[in-house]
Amino acid sequence: MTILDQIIENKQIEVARAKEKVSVEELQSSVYFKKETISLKSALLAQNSTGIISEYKRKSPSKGDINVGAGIAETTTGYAKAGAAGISVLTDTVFFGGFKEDLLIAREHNPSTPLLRKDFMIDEYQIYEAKAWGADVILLIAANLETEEIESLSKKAHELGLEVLLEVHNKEEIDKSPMQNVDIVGVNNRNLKNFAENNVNASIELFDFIPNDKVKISESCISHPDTVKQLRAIGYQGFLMGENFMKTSNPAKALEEFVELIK
Ligand SMILES: O=P(O)(O)OC[C@@H](O)[C@@H](O)c1c[nH]c2ccccc12
Repeated sequence: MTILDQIIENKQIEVARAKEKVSVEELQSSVYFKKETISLKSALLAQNSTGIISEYKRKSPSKGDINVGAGIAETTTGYAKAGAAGISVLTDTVFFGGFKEDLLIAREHNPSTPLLRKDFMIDEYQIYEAKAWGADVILLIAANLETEEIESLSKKAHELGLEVLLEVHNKEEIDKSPMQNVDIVGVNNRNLKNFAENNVNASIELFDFIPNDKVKISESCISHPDTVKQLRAIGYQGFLMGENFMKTSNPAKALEEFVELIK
């Protein structure tokens, strides 16, 4: 069983429990449900955008503890101030140490920065949650979804006014994915099935296979300013980075310094 299989198995149990506790109607009564979302796509396309989507991640199955001390409010407001085009907040608890409260706190403190709910989406119920918790964008991971699921989940996200980031790791995943309701396509340089990582080759190889009407971003394993410059030269307009900032004692400051180096 791959790590991704274990995560999904656990997620199915979590979602079933969550549905018993909180109804969709209750989620729909959240204040955020009526609010307009903020476009990550526009933020990435804006002139002078850093393109960086910085992530708040306490731990991961591949790296163990990364940072259990950094505060969510302080880190995310610092990220926004340092020039993040968007902020990614993990809400998976068991494997990544995140909580729904992290997203709620990030939203409360960052009213004008696009927020991505980073989780393993398998059910439209989670899209209602994302909206109710203040997210602007959801992640769909092609590696763990069937074609029909990508189609229905992305459609539901758009219905609720959320943008969709579709994550792919190989050409087959691009080919099987209905792109109609996808706004951003991210190539994950890390293979979620075995956590193998080998620099950013996946991003380099897959760029041309992603439809050109999508905003293209590169995800994971980026730590050097030259890598961002190299990926920008290919045409990538976004860079999802977590560990490189979170592993430091002051992630926002680390982003601020990094931004200077990619100007
Ligand atoms: O910490 P990194 O290597 O910079 O990676 C960030 C982000 O891309 C990574 O956390 C990620 C990419 N896709 C995911 C899916 C689920 C959980 C996490 C992820």
